[in-house]
Amino acid sequence: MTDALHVEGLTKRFPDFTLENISFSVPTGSIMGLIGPNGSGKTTTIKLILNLLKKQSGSITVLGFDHIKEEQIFKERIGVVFDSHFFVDEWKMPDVEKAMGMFYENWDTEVYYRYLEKFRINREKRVKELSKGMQMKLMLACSFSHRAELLILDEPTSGLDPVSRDELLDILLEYTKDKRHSVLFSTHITPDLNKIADSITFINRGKLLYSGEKEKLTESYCIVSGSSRQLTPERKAAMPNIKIYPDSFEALVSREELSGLAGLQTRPAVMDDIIVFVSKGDVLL
Ligand SMILES: Nc1ncnc2c1ncn2[C@@H]1O[C@H](COP(=O)(O)OP(=O)(O)OP(=O)(O)O)[C@@H](O)[C@H]1O
Repeated sequence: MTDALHVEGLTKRFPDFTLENISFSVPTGSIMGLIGPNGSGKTTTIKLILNLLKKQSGSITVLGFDHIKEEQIFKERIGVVFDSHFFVDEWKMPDVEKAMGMFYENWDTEVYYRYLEKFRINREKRVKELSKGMQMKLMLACSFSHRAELLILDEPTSGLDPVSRDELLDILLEYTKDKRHSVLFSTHITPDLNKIADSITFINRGKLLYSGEKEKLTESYCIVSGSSRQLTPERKAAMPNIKIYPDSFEALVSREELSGLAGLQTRPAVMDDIIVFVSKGDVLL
């Protein structure tokens, strides 16, 4: 089956930052989390996919369409949600409907109002009167109303309270349940990944550190800890992702390397461990 999104060797140079040779694929019917610390290149990657920025090199296909040559076609078939809305503040819900309906050939007014009802959005309200969570849902309602097959979301949950966040994640899970719809979403929030992501693409300082199944990432690593006395120079050299405290240390270690570290305490790594350790160390996984 065609991947919903395929990015190959993507490179973009800014004066002070380079996104370097990024490759990943979002399989159709799945949810991928795009993660990385502030300034790692997540938004740049999304803007390049959407052809809002010009890449230096690489290739991108969205739903099988070249993202530049066939931009019009793929944009009809995807939904985009940024962390702030793109509507006019004064618009009421029918104004949003009219504007979006003109933009998309596939637009279905009935579906739009059905989603407003489902999301409990009062059609008489103005965009500016909606809470951030409601504005997010309005953007999703618009995506669903033109039957988007792929959603690309840039930090959709960042300004939301826990209830709205949870609702949004449930909507995305429901959306991909039929295995025909796919999602790429960037986030800092690891519980969101744990809840809905099938796969992860992890970027740090413009470099790709990992792209693949979520479980494989966490299962491949563990946290090793011990006292300062146990941190011999050989052990220290074997553990590049390490945090040293006054009397102890903790390190992120791949399971394959564990055999050389007998006698130390170990526990399974969770997503937060991996993000924090690797972001500091910049060691390729
Ligand atoms: N138009 C631009 N011109 C020059 N530099 C830019 C431009 N857009 C982004 N950058 C730089 O690219 C780097 C990556 O930024 P980007 O917004 O992609 O990171 P991010 O991972 O989305 O961060 P955050 O999590 O904080 O949103 C930053 O150093 C930023 O200053």
